[in-house]
Amino acid sequence: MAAVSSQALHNARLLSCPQASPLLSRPRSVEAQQQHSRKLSRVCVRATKAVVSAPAQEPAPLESKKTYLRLVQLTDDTFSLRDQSLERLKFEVEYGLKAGTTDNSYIIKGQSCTALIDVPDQTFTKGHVDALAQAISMESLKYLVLGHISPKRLQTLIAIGDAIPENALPLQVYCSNPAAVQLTSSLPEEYKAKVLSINVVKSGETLDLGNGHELQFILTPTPRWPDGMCTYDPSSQLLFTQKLFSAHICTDTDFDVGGWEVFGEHWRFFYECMLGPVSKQADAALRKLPIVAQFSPPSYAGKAGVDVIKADIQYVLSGLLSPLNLSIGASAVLAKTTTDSNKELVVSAICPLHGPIVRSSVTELVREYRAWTQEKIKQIDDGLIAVIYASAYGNTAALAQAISRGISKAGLGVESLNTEDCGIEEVSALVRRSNAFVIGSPTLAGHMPTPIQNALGAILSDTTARTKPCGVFGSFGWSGEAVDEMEQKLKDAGFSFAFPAIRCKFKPTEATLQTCEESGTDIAQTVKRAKLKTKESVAQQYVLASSVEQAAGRVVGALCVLSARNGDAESAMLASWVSQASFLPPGLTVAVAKERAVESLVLPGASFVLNVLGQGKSSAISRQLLKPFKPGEPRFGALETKEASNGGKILTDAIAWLECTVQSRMEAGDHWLLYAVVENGELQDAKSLTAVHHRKTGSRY
Ligand SMILES: Cc1cc2nc3c(=O)[nH]c(=O)nc-3n(C[C@H](O)[C@H](O)[C@H](O)COP(=O)(O)O)c2cc1C
Repeated sequence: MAAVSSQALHNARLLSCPQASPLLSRPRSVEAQQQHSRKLSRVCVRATKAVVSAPAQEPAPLESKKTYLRLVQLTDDTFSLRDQSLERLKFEVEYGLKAGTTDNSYIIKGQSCTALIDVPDQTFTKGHVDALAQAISMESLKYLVLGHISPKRLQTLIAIGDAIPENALPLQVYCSNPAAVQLTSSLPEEYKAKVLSINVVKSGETLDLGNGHELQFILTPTPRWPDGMCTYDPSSQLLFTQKLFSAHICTDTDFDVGGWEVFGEHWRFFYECMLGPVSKQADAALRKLPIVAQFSPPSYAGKAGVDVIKADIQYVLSGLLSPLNLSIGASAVLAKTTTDSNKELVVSAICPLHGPIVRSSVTELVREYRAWTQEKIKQIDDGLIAVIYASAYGNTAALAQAISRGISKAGLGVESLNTEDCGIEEVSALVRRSNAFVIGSPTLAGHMPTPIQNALGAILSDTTARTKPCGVFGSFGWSGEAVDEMEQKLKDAGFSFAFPAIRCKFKPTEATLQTCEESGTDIAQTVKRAKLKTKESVAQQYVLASSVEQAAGRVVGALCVLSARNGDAESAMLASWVSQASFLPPGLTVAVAKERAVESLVLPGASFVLNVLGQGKSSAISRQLLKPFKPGEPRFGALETKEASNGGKILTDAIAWLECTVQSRMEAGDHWLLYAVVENGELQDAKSLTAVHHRKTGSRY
């Protein structure tokens, strides 16, 4: 492998606009980057004026954050600084399980130098830099490896640079080209000149820290993180994977103790939100990471509760009894073999940007990642929807992510394209092979940024695209012209919209994300309907239902209305697959189709109200709940309701209501099966019997 050439990008002439987005063009070289910078500086000057006259400010963070920090020793000379927040940092869709988050960075001590891998979000800046200065001598900090950088992390990077004594500078940064472009266009001029020396790396290049730490870089770009880069240290066999294998969860343990039982749902949720919609790029990244676990992981098969912990203890002991003692690293001989063969990455632990350091579940997690990715790629056969966007600060990207999740929930394939990172040929090719598309843009200086203008131009000039359903969305600050422009141009060209335009002021709220998810599901259903048989053939299905299907249809549950609220997002659905499941505590199960809007409001830990409908009193309520709703439209219309203490709605005409908390959910084919504990309830009508929904076949409601 070749050593990295120390190409000093900071020599490039750069604009000095710390707030400017580096993302809205696609420089591939220093020359292209300079050109881009000149263009962007013009945008920046105009925008600065606009900002000054802006009537609205970006809202303050919405939730208080209980944060703390842990320093964890991984090997003799590798540590993790884990910034933790008990509360989620943002409303973005991937924080939906509300289990807090961690931002991990890693310290490797080499021969008379120290390298830091990744920097945390600005929420953690102060505590992080103080802790770093206590953990290492800042003079020794020579290298900063960035597997990912975003505007929200720049503040921490600047503070780290400020904490290094002047005589020890500049800090050598190793990152991908998109990360270098972002750094050079976003950091203040004097900072770049004095503090940083940026080295752009390619896959396979290495950085030798001494003491056996010869870091290998592997580029793993995706549309959401075009700068994605993993780093492998053969001497410790630690693989630093930035967003890959991450989960937003904050626990007392730093490792994946408890394995799949504890973290499985969180890994899966993060994957579904962030990598499922970019399955092709996720697949390409996984192929570059032929991970093999160093130790055989403990088997959790058939184990629960205390047995899982026992399996972990056994596993940890096996590590302790190895010649490596406390270190989870491995012998240099094995590492050499790995490097030489270049076939396998023998990994003692996966060190992600968020969530636990994965030690006992390496094999399982990698296997599941591969399986989920293949499943997502297969979904494309049933229909593909393109999600095309640009986003300077991540707000429009967060909307795109939520729309993608809605599409994925409905069982269709999604391909996301970040226009900052691709040419119009890629946009055209993707739209051509898609059944529908959505396009999203922020408003910058009164317009769509150039990459989106180009992408839209390519779509408008493709006459075959006009038959495809579409949707537009975008974040703005005060005037929001971009969404109007996209909508108008598509309308004028005769395109039809699968959902109303989504306009979001600055950061999305819970309700906006809910609207996005529902819009994603709506456009997927439009595609599915177009592919489906005619009404006659649906009717025929009833007639042709097999005896088995008819038999299954004879199973009935209570007819209920489930209502849930999460912040400013609320939804409801008619539920007939409801059954009592436990006496003590009183518990019940509800099956929720994966594509239901309410699905994202009933994740484990969430609460809901179950309204039990009465015989002879259910038809008006059922009619209201079964009508088609626009994304985000209130579900109850004119029905009389009152608010329950958990935020759900109680129907005045229900014969009983129950306040429930979701304990767990199980994947059951095309539904999620919720197990919920009843916390409170009331019988409103003692005389009526429970309504049930009789069906002709078990293959539909
Ligand atoms: C340089 C700059 C120019 C902007 N110009 C406008 C504008 O003309 N009109 C507007 O409504 N918002 C404007 N905004 C606000 C952005 O649209 C808003 O921050 C939005 O959330 C960005 O979305 P993104 O995170 O997807 O990039 C501007 C912001 C910046 C930084």
